[in-house]
Amino acid sequence: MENGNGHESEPFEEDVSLDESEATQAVQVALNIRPLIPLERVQGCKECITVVPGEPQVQIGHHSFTFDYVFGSSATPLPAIFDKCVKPLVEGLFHGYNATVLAYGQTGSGKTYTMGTGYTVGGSTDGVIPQVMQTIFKRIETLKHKADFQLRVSFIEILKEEIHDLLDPNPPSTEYIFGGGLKALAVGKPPIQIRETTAGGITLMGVTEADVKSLEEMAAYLEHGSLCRATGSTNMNSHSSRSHAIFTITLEQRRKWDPLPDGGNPSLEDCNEDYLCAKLHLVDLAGSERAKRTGADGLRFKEGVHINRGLLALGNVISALGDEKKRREGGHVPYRDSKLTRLLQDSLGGNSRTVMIACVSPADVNGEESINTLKYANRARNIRNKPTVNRDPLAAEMQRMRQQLELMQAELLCARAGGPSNTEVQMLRQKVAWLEASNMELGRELEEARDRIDTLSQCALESQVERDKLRIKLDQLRSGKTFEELDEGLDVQTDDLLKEYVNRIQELEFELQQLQHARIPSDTSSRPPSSISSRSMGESTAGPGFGVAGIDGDIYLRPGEFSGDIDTELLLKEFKRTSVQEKFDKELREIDKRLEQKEAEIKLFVRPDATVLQQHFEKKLVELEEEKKYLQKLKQLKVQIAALKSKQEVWSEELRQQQCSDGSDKMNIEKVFVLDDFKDEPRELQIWSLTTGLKGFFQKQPFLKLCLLPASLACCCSLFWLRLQYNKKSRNMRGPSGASVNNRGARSRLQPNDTVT
Ligand SMILES: Nc1ncnc2c1ncn2[C@@H]1O[C@H](COP(=O)(O)OP(=O)(O)OP(=O)(O)O)[C@@H](O)[C@H]1O
Repeated sequence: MENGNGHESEPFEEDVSLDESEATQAVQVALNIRPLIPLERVQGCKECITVVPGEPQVQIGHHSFTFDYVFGSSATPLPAIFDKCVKPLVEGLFHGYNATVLAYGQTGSGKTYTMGTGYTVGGSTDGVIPQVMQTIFKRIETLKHKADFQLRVSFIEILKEEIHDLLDPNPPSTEYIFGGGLKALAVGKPPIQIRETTAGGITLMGVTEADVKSLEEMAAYLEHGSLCRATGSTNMNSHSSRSHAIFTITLEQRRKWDPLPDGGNPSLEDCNEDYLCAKLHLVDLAGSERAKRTGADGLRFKEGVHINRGLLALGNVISALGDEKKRREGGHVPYRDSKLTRLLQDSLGGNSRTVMIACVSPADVNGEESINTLKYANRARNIRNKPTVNRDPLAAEMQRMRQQLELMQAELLCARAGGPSNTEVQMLRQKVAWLEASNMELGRELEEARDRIDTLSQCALESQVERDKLRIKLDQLRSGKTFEELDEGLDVQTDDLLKEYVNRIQELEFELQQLQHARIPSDTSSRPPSSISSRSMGESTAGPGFGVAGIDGDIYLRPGEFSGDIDTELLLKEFKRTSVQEKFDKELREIDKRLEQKEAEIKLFVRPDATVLQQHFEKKLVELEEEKKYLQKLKQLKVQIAALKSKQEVWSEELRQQQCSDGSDKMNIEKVFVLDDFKDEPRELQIWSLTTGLKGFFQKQPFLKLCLLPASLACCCSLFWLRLQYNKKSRNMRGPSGASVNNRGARSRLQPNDTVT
């Protein structure tokens, strides 16, 4: 089905455009401006209503009115009135919403024409009602596989405050009365009465509701009622309606349920809306008229008075409903002032969706009447209705009972199974879900804690190994080993050994804890509370006999404390276990003690270690400086020694030649005393320097020592020999007085025949 947005929705499905959550919905007002009719043209009437282009707004004189829609004249063509204004209401009908289309206006303004109330079979179908009928049947045709539809129509008129059933197959006979008009002669059937249902709805008691199966049937009823409607000729309309006519279409629909594949029934949720009933009121009001213009007199005049009275009552209701202040204050709405307003109670301010079509003549002669109509219609825009879905009360009750039945069946099943009720099951399920979530969270936290413990244990183990390595180093240093030896000694095997050692300690501690835990129950069962522990006092009460004091200060039973019902065997076992534990404890205490000592020693060692190293390296530095000096000295000496060696060889050769040639002492002596090249130093110092330098050098350079030692020895020997020769020469050169001469003097005084041996 097509909604206002051009979208078709299925019946029983929620229609967004007709959302029940919308608390209120204003009465929609459409203005229909018919064209000038031939009579008006003949009279030379001019159009006095101007439509504002593109706006649902009209101007007449200096008055301006805005509506929801404007049709006719230069505005939207009239045929669009159905699609724009009425079709959404027909759609709502299939969703259970009541609707009302109300045509209001001056006599001869085109109400009947617009509504199509004067429909005749085969005639024009441009009116609203014929289009409604066509639309309904088209829609039913497309939906008949989903629901069963039932249509009923009723057609009444309110003539001079009397309700006439236009579809009554046995209408009351009428007789012409003097003065004009027809008088109804009631035969049998009681008059139609307006009743209000418990739900606040308005119904007509005794009205004919004709079931219709087809469009033709409905059209026939419409035609029949139209023909029965009271009409008359006035100066303004040759075929003027003298009554308010209401054509009502009632649509009932019951959803068809396809059998489920498993043969089961549809769920309760699906059955929520299996029945809907809605009514569409199509109202063609009698036109307001002025007797002066209509020329009505007699019966027509009386009709006109009633018509105007009814319309006045309607105007009052509209005014009351349109006044927001009165509405909020819950002010009185004079529905009961006329049958028309009473019948339209649902349509105006009720649960219906209502569209008012205000019909006006554009002729300037009708300007004043048109302004009144526009004012009237404009007030109706302020009316707010509360559309609601109409469900059959019986069906709703059945629905409620069906739900209750299902609930009770479920509870019965639970009761038979001995289980809790549905509510309890729900609560338990929620609790289980919460507990499961909580359990998962705790499990995750436990895993994280375990990981942390593993990491910390590993760190503790490595720390202990490191500490023990240091202790071992300390022991070895104390035993006289060097740092290099320590580094070589602590290999991987030592690490493993240390790890085993630490692990063993941990195992012992664990066993100790287990023994302590295992001991507590027997202790508490066999001892009075006052004698359980003296741990806090930190004292041991070991004594003779069976009485044993634990290393942690726990006191155990003594023989004198045995109670008569305590098994001796148990006590012996206890004693044995305690002894073992004591042994472990002692072992542990010794280990701890040793560890503490080692730690203290490490602290003592580690602190001065930097000072020792500093001293060590300073000493090394001094030694290296000395070595540097020795090496520089040695370099000089090497040069000198090389020079001496070469000279020595020359001199030796010369001396040998002199010895051979008898006497060349003078020359030899001169050559010998060339040794005075290092004459500036005292002889002892020269020798000391030489020997010390060589000694130091060769100490540092053992390889060179091997190479240069023979040369050095040879050099020293040469020097020594030269020295002896020099002394000998000196003694020979000394006079009888024994006075010594210096080297230079001696050289000058040497005789050529002197020899040096
Ligand atoms: N849209 C229109 N186009 C052409 N002619 C129209 C149109 N509307 C109305 N008319 C003509 O105007 C005349 C009066 O119309 P109609 O009978 O529908 O008026 P009315 O409001 O019902 O009058 P009343 O209240 O007296 O019954 C008719 O002859 C009708 O054919």
